[in-house]
Amino acid sequence: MTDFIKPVEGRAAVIDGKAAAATIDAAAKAGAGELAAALGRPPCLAVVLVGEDPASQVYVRNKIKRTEAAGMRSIEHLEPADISEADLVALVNALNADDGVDGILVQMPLPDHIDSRRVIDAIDPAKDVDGLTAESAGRLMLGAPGLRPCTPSGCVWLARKALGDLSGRSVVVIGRSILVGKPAAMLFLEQNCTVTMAHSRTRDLPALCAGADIVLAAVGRPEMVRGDWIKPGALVLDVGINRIDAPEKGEGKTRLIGDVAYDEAAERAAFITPVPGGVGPMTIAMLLANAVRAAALRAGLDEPAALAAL
Ligand SMILES: Nc1nc(=O)c2c([nH]1)NC[C@@H]1CN(c3ccc(C(=O)N[C@@H](CCC(=O)O)C(=O)O)cc3)C=[N+]21
Repeated sequence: MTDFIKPVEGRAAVIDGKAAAATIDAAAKAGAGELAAALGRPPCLAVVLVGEDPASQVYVRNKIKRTEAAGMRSIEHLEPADISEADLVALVNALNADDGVDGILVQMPLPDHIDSRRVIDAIDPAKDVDGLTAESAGRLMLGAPGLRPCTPSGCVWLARKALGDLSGRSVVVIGRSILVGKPAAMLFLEQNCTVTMAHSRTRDLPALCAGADIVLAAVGRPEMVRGDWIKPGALVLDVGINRIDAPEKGEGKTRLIGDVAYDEAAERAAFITPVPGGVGPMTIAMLLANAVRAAALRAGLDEPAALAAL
């Protein structure tokens, strides 16, 4: 079950997020098959992308590929960067009203002239596969059932596989975004962890991390978390996806690095997620799982067994 955790001699074991995600994709596929039989159609995930940011286009393309590979229907709406807020909300409302759509994801960030909160909160909470609406966030806060944000769910899932029961573990979450930091803190709290939320105003972050069994970095600053911050034996979850120039690969080439100085941290941690190939692939896996869950819930059916067993 945990064959995606690869031991490395004298260093942290590497958590292979791509391999872990394949397990979840397979469960989503099994669930999607069950639902397709019950509903007479496969679950359907709609993605809305505004503008032509190349990195966003890559994520959306990956999502489409994995959605279809899991036996689901994928719908894309590619909208121009100058679309009005009203038109975008109208599109979301049309997807809400479409009974053939089970999940809606509006890719962030949106252009500056659009109030993203207004667009997100237009999404029917029953179709909120990103878990970003006020309704979903409130449900998470309350510990009530609901769709949970994908990246933090992926992190907690990996942490449970690496460490088992998380009760009493100390977690430092670095970053307080709506997409990752805040929901990650709530999800670890739900696992009975002792959670500290750190951010740009936190004093002496290295000392804070030194006591943490789990460090989750989600700030978007390349290699900000250094190896000597990490408690020996800790679990390091690197959510950062930073694209930097890589002239060594050739002119104009780039590569991805995380928010953690990987080689340093791997010297002390017991487990670490790499970038790429760590938390990123898990995000899409959890999105697929949420799309299947949303389809089941909307149809008044139980969560498919394959997903419940995850
Ligand atoms: N409403 C919304 N929900 C999101 O979940 C959301 C979003 N907006 N906006 C953008 C960020 C970013 N994000 C990623 C998902 C997967 C990878 C991923 O699979 N990365 C691969 C590498 C991909 C590559 O090579 O470019 C990896 O880390 O191995 C990365 C980034 C989801 N986001």
